[in-house]
Order: sequence, then structure tokens, then C-alpha cells
Amino acid sequence: MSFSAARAAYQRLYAGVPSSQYRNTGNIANTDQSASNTDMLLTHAAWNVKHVRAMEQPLLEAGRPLMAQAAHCIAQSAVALLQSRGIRLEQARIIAAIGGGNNGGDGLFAASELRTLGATVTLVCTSDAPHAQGLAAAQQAGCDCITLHTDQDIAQVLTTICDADVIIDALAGIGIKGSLRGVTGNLVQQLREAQYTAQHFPAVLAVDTPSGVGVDDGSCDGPILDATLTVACGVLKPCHLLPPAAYVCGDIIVADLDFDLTLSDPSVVHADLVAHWCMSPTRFDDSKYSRGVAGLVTGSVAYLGAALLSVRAASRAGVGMVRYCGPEHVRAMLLAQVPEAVLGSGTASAWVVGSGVPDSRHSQNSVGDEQQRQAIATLLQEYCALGQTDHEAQQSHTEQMPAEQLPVEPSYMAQPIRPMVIDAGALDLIDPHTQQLSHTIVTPHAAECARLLNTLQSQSSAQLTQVSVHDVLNHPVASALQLWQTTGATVLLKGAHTVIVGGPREQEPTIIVADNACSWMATAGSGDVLAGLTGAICASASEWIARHSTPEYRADAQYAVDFAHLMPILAAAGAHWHGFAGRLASGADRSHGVVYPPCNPQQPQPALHAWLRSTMRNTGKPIIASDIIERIPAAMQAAYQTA
Ligand SMILES: NC(=O)C1=CN([C@@H]2O[C@H](COP(=O)(O)OP(=O)(O)OC[C@H]3O[C@@H](n4cnc5c(N)ncnc54)[C@H](OP(=O)(O)O)[C@@H]3O)[C@@H](O)[C@H]2O)[C@@H](O)CC1
Ligand SMILES: Nc1ncnc2c1ncn2[C@@H]1O[C@H](COP(=O)(O)OP(=O)(O)O)[C@@H](O)[C@H]1O
Repeated sequence: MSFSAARAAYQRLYAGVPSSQYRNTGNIANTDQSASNTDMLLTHAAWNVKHVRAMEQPLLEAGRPLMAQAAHCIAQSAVALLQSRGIRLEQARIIAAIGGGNNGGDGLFAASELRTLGATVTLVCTSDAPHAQGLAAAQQAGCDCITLHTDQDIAQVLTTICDADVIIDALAGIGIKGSLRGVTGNLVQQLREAQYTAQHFPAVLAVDTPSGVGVDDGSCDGPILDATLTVACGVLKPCHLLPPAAYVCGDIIVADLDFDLTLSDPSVVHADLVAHWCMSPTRFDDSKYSRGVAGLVTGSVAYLGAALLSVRAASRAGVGMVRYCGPEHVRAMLLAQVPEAVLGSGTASAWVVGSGVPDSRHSQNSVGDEQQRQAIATLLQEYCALGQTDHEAQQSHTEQMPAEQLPVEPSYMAQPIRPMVIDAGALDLIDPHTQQLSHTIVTPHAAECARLLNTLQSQSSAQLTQVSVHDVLNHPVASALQLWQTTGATVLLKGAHTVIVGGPREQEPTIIVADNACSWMATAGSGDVLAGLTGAICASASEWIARHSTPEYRADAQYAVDFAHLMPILAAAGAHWHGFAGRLASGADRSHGVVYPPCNPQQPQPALHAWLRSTMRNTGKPIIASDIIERIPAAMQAAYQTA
């Protein structure tokens, strides 16, 4: 129930009153059951298999023909796909690849409808016992049927399949166990090779999920066909949003089967659903302090630019002031380019540390590098000491440090909570044994995540299994979950799709995906911009909350827990608006993974073929990290209009 908890926490924090005075509004779907909210949930939230089964159950018991309804949406989507490619139905050659479960059943009923509409449809079954009624309907409609048992059988049909216009992939859906095996696995493996090498390959329409993906965790461990379009039955599943599975879903349409979305919280949500929660309202009587101060300990002798990029990003993101703490000559350069920045130690509403600071492996032991690393270590210690109840511990930490090394005034950090974004070279300064990181966001890319997991594991007594970059890329959610469990920090794992995992460790994690970036954003310095922007969002939020909450609430233990729930939302806002700003700068459309408005089988079809025809997408133009910064204000403006 992480999203209900996160939403309730967000509402309490923004209302500024203790939990005892706040009425819990419950499940996020419960809060607003309007049609537009339902559509928003259907296109931006995903439920685990066990929840999907629980949602289907009451409808099946009530005799609702879910399979027929799903099959109708699938058939109509196939028609739209053909239409968008200029292929007339009577000329269309469709292959329906059918497995032995209900997913195959969906495919068979869809095949029957398409055959009735005039298409030539061949069933390629990998099971001797496909869905009986579905098979009867498809054969009665006039579909040919081939059943595969051996590799030779596969070889005989491969050319026919590859020559078709559309493959309907109905081999396995949410009932899959492990990666595809047997004749199904071999068939998909060979088709996959053809998909990569053949000059012509059919469009692929996946039924519910591309067969072979890990439905709940988005893993892609075996052979899987890249779908052009996936028709999700009832609701989105995590694999539709989570990388790497999301990369093979193509575009997505949800067949709206009237599931009761209030039965359980979603397991994963899209950042778009939550990013605007923490856009702090602007007020006519704002001062530069009330809008928040973002403090940055970034950049170094080796990476001067990172200081500039992170500071410029933060100062474009709506805070009242940006404070920079760093080596002397970085400050000089910074001031020349960002005269608005305030230099030197002092207070901040949130901190960004580590971007452009060398980690222990790359530090040249120069005075500047050491000063930066020491300042960050001090800040982390200071931050964590304040998480302790023992006031003595707090005192001793600050007293040990020479005043000029303290980038923050200690008294100001105690109350209220000051979040921290820990990036790049600061990641190896984390000590999860002594540090309570529940109000921090760590921002590794895959390589940093693997390194950090290995370092943290080697420090613990847990069994040592080396994590590779490949492991993280293939299992980003599992990796982020592990890092969250080890550190308690919200994990923002960067990539083409950025995965965020966070919330209080004692509770179910909040899992969010930000997928609106474009690949032109894979450019040096883009991560520094993200860190600065995220830090600024944290600064405005923490300042707003601090100023609008009652002292009783801030003294209440619930306040810290609520804040921990807010951290993944703040991280999601950073990643979401970073992606948005980058896409604005590049002009790129979403290349794939567009989730279309839901298709309700009882209502007129949306103009899906028109949507699909617009797949002539603008790939955008190359950008540099500075271009992302320039577009942050426009992205923020959109955020405030949504909020
Ligand atoms: N309930 C409803 O009314 C509705 C359900 N809906 C639809 O039902 C789907 C779920 O159906 P489901 O539960 O039958 O499971 P499903 O995805 O077909 O998988 C089981 C099949 O896959 C096979 N298989 C498994 N693992 C495998 C592997 N590693 N490698 C190879 N094969 C493997 C397994 O083979 P077996 O293990 O039995 O040999 C069996 O044949 C759902 O995704 C949606 O499309 C919609 O119509 C809406 C209404
Ligand atoms: N293929 C991609 N598509 C979209 N965004 C990407 C892609 N690859 C990387 N990014 C984004 O670019 C940024 C790169 O961050 P990072 O690797 O830390 O760069 P740097 O250290 O140079 O600043 C991250 O926000 C990441 O999510």
C-alpha cells in the first residue's frame, strides 16, 4: 500500500498538521473516481499479477466475458495497426502465435474476429491443448492451424511467419513462469533473430505482455519479440512501465475491462502521476528564503563544469537562492557565469553533493578534491548525526570539524528536515552502518549502482556475489530495491528510463518510473543538471513544508516518516522534469512506449489508427546538457499548470 501511504504523507505534509488531525483519504484511486482520473490511472499506473488476478475475480464471478472483450480490443488494435500501414484487411496476412493458456485464448478469439473481417489468419500453436472454445471459434471462422512440436516444424513455418504483415504474440502473458522454454522459446528465439536481421519483418502485436518478459519486475531474461504495439488486458502491469521490458512493449493500449482500481494500490506508477504533488505553491508574499535555498557541494579541480551545470540547473528551478560551496578557483569561474549564486558556507533548505567530485578511485589527492570530499563527508556526518536522538553525538560531530570545513550551519539543520541529493563522487562516502539516509536521494547510473552495491555488500557480513553493470541494466528494479534496502535512501537509478525506489524501509517500497527523456539526453553533464534540478525541487518543497507545518507536527515522529514517503516523489519530480526539459530542448517525440487512451470494448473505438499513423515521430536534434537547463523554466511552468 505504498502509494496510499505516500499520498497520505504528502497531504499531511502540505496541510502542515499532525496525523491525528488529518483525515486519511485512502487508496489513491479512491480519492478521485472521475472518468479522467480513471483514464489517468489506466495509462500511468501498473498492478502486480496477484492484484490483477484479484481484480479479475469478481468480474469473472459476475459472468463478465472478459476474454471476449479483451479479444475484441486486440482485433480492433490489429485492424488499426494494418490501417496505419496502409494494408487493407482483405489483403492482410496475419499469424497468431498461440500458447496453451488464456493468453492464447485471447489470441484465438481475436484471430476469429479478424478472419471474419476478411483477413487471412494462420494459427501457429505451440501447445497441443490451446484454449478449446477459442480454437473452435477460430477454426470455424476459417483460420488455418499449424501445431509446432520440433525445431523442424519451426523451420518449416519460419518463412511464412516472417512474410506476414502482423504477428499476434499470444504465447504467454501474466501466467508465465521463468523465461520462455521448449518449442515456444525456440520459436521466439528464431523469430527474434529474423527480427534483427531480415529486411522485412511483420509488425508484432503483443497480447497483454510481450511473451517472455518478467511481468512483475520488468526483466527480460530469455528470448522475447520486440512488439510494435502491446494491448494490455484490464490494466497495465509493471513490465509495461519498467525497463528493460518496457523497451520491448512498443506502444501500449489498455483494454479497459472495468476493473475496480480501488481494490489495491498500484505496484508501480509513472512519474507523471505524482511529479506535480510536490510543486510548492508560489505565494505573492514569497521571499528568496521562503522559496528555498539550494546548497551545492559540487565540482572540483578535475570537473569544473559539473559545478557550473548543477548550480545553473538549480538556479533555473524556482528556488529563492543557490549557495555554492567549493574550491576557490571553481567559485571564481562560477561567479563569472552565474553571478546570482551565493558563495561560501551557510544554511540551505536542501543539499546537492558529489556531482563532478572525484570518487576515491579518481581523486588526485589535490587540495581542492580533498576539500570537497571532506566537506561532503562532514555534511553527511552532520546530517546523520542529526538523525540520531542523542544530542551529544550531534555536538561531538560538529565540534570536531574546523569551522571553515563545515558547509552548513549545524543549528539550522536540526529542525526541520533538510533533504540531500547524493550524486556521483559522493556515493562512495556513504556508510549505511552509521548513516540514516531516509531523507536523501542517491542518484547512481548503472555502473555506479553496481559499484555501490559491491562496496556495501563487502562491508556487510552478507554473502558476496559480485554485481555487474549488466546485472543492473537487466534488473534495474531489483538493483534499486537492494540499494534502497541497504541504505534507506531513495534510489534514483538513471538510464533511458529512470527507476525510483524509496519510502520508509519498514514499509512497502514506492516504485516510480520516469520515462519521458529522449536519448539525446545521454550526454555528458546531463546527470549534473539532474542533480541540481532535483536538489532545487527538494529545497523548495522542504522550505515550504517547514514554514507551513505546525511545531507539534514537526515534533511528531510521524513527520520524519512522512518526509521519507515524500522523498521518492521529489526524486520522481526531478527525473520527470529533467526528461521533459530535455525533450523540449531536443524537440524529440516519445520514440516508443506511448500509452494511448484506454480502449473500452463497449464504447466506440478511439482513433487508434490515427495515433499509430503518427508514428512518423520526430527524433529531435542533438543537445548538450546546457540546453536542458535552458528549458527547465518551461518544464516547471508546465508543472505548475498541472499542479
Ligand atoms: N482470466 C481472465 O479471464 C482473463 C485473462 N486474460 C488473459 O489471460 C492471460 C493469463 O492467462 P493464464 O493465467 O492462463 O496464463 P498465460 O499467460 O496464458 O500463461 C500460461 C501459458 O503459458 C505457458 N508457459 C508458462 N510459462 C512458460 C514458459 N516459461 N515458457 C513457455 N511457456 C510457458 C503455460 O504452459 P504450461 O506451463 O502449462 O506448459 C501456459 O500454456 C493474461 O495474460 C491475459 O492475456 C484476458 O483474457 C482478460 C481476462
Ligand atoms: N538513452 C537515454 N535516454 C534518455 N535519457 C538518458 C539515456 N541515457 C542516459 N540518460 C539520462 O542522462 C543522464 C546521464 O547522467 P550521468 O550518466 O550521471 O551523466 P553525467 O555524469 O555526465 O552528468 C541521466 O539523467 C540519464 O537518465
